[in-house]
Amino acid sequence: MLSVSKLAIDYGSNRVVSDLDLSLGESEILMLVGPTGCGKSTILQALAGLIPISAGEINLGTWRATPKLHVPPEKRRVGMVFQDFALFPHLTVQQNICFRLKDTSLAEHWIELLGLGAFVDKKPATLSGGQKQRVALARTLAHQPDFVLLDEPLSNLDAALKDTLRWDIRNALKAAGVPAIWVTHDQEEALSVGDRVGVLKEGSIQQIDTPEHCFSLPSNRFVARFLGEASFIAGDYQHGQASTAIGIAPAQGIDCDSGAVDVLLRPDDVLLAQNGDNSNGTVTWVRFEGGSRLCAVELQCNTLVTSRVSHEVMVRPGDKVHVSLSTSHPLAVYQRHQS
Ligand SMILES: Nc1ncnc2c1ncn2[C@@H]1O[C@H](COP(=O)(O)OP(=O)(O)OP(=O)(O)O)[C@@H](O)[C@H]1O
Repeated sequence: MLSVSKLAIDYGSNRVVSDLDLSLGESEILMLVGPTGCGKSTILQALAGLIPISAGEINLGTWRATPKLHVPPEKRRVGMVFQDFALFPHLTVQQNICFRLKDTSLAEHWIELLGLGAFVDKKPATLSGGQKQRVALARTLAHQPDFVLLDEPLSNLDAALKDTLRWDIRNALKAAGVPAIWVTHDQEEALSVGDRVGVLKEGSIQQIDTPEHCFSLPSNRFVARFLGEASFIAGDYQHGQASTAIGIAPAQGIDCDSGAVDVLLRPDDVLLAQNGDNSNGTVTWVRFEGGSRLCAVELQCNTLVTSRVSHEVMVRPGDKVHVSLSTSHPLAVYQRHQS
């Protein structure tokens, strides 16, 4: 099991990661997300032993690293996958995967599992981005690492490729049975492929939890906004229910037990009806998403909420509509911000 406790990392006098605690189960995938510059890559580099740590410890059972006890990268049994693939251009796919490998039988296993059989004699320059990343992953896994770190492995690929490759990477990591930390900018990727998600802000973890909990019951408003479209409406929270201007719903207090709250609304929690006679809001903008439309509605109480409707529903800015709460799961509520 990989465990990290009270980890701090400095660049000179600048502390960029502080008080980081996390632990990973045997084949668990933790997605690490956060705004640019929050310290995601720095954490991966410290776990790999590429930069020193200033406080705390990293423990993998077979080794333990502290600020005074540096364990060099080659002793950590770590596999790294980078966004730029880091393949040797002069070697073939087979040679890249088998580079410094004692037992090449494992290479065959990953070549087959990652669908690379037809490319073994090709050089990286002749492969697509997705194929290159499969080679990089096969090379990493063929070396039987004890844990794997992935630094935005899909960020150089186009959207259609990302979707299939993210599942192939997840399946390969699960087949290898190794814990992995996967850094991404993409909240959809984090929520869909991770067993757990860790949200970072300015070098400190805001929440580590299942994707469902991080999305539905964020530990604070930053996490709520970072993981998806979020709006907040004033409400009164009593006995597990929140009453708002657009209806009553089950609720769960995040930082409060009862009283005046702001209720977190995801677009799917809000039902929009095109009902001019009984309207309680006006559409201010509409974003076409393909299979759906995301609509922002300004309520009579001056609050802006968003609702997702089918692409078949033709809604336009300026339309008078009726919005209401439509959820059976508890909505997260936070102590009211006085403005
Ligand atoms: N070698 C370095 N020397 C000094 N400061 C650095 C160095 N590398 C990174 N930093 C700073 O440390 C902070 C964290 O950087 P890091 O690259 O870990 O962020 P990140 O979350 O991975 O960002 P991004 O999502 O943009 O890749 C930033 O403020 C960055 O400017």
